[in-house]
Amino acid sequence: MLSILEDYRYDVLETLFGNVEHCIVVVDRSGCVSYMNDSYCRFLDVQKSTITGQHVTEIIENTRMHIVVETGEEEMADLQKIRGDYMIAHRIPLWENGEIIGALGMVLFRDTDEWKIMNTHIKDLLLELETYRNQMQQQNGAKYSLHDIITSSPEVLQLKEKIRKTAHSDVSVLLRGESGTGKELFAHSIHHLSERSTKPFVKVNCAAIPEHLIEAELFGYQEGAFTGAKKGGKPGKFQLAHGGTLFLDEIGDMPLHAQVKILRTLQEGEVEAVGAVQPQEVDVRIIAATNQSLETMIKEQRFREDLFYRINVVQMDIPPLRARRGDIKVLSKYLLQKVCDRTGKRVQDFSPAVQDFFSQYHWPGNVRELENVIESAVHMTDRKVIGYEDLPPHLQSPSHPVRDGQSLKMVVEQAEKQAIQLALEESSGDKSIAAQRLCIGKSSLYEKVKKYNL
Ligand SMILES: Nc1ncnc2c1ncn2[C@@H]1O[C@H](COP(=O)(O)OP(=O)(O)OP(=O)(O)O)[C@@H](O)[C@H]1O
Repeated sequence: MLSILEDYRYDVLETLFGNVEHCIVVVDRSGCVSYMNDSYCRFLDVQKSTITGQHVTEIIENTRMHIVVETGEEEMADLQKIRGDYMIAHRIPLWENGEIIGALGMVLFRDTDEWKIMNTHIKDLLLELETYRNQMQQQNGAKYSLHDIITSSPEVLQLKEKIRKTAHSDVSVLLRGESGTGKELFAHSIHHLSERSTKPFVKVNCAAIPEHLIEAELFGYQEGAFTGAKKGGKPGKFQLAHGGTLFLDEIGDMPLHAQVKILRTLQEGEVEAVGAVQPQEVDVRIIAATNQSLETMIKEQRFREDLFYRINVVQMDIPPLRARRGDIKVLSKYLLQKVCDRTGKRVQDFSPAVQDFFSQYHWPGNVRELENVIESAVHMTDRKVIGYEDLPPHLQSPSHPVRDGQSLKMVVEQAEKQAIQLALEESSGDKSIAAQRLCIGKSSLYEKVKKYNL
């Protein structure tokens, strides 16, 4: 009986859902499409004859059908983004004898007009929500929180724990790490978790302000304090951050005269605007960041030791990306999704050659560089999988800097593996063509494929 049902399952589904206006999809236990009705095929613009057996993620953008099969939990009236718009879908797991055998998905709109009206309504609501969110962010200035720090590295996980423990207190934090490692992200997260989270988060990039303007920028000025001063004066970053957090980025670039004044402000809780007669009370928490060795700068008398001790109460050293290679994989997946959401392009993965290159490359610009490389590749590619040739040209040159401690043998093997991966990719896996391209014999190629586990 069961096998008869098995044999007729497609026909049964077609009889039930074939003429229904709603979009219906059924997937099996492994998330592959067993059935999709004509309405859905028309909506997605796919050929009904070609989709059966394909994984549902290949067919439906942002689907969660394969996840419902895993979790066994139904998802009712869930928002799903398709081609830049939102639709609402039910996803229901299908059970047989206590075991999940698949899932049924149903899109809830009857005709395009109704859907358009609903979609516009939802978009309006989301836009409104986004506006409120932005207003909140503008008011307090901090965009990121702890869950935005993506990592699998034990060192960074420890730092996240340290943030949880220290954020609520008012201690100063010094964030150290190379450019692009995420210092600003950390500063935002500390502010978010602190008691000051509803108050302003104000950032000052000390390297970007001309030396003669730094005092006016930090402490503000009174009307008529100097030629060109604005009518009514201007509050400084300290005044703007009152009650909240002041993030001093690139503090190593702060001129000495401003360092003296910052220290005095922190010790006395008062700030003196340029040209002012009376000091003003300020209450700020300091988070500073640097990629320079402040200890060396102290020895060279370019940084004040007393200020160093004042800002260095809790220190967090964020390791460079090359020292936490496990993060490259998680971060690249996360950043690919982030870039796709931002650009509306649908790219799903990286080819093995790209993954291999990412894991070997030394990433001097750290996570920022990784994000830029992915963004550029997403724009360049015409496929769903980013290939080596989609990477920016400077990364495709054979002269990638060799990492410290690599022997000549390791470098040669790495280059050999990459060349083979590339040839295999370009020949769509055809080993005879790949061997020809590489000017080696087929058996030699087989040996190397085995050696490098390709
Ligand atoms: N662990 C992470 N998870 C997610 N995104 C990250 C992570 N680390 C860094 N980023 C992203 O990388 C980019 C650079 O990070 P950020 O600006 O915080 O670095 P930085 O150390 O402050 O750099 P700089 O010293 O040049 O100012 C940002 O877009 C940030 O969101």
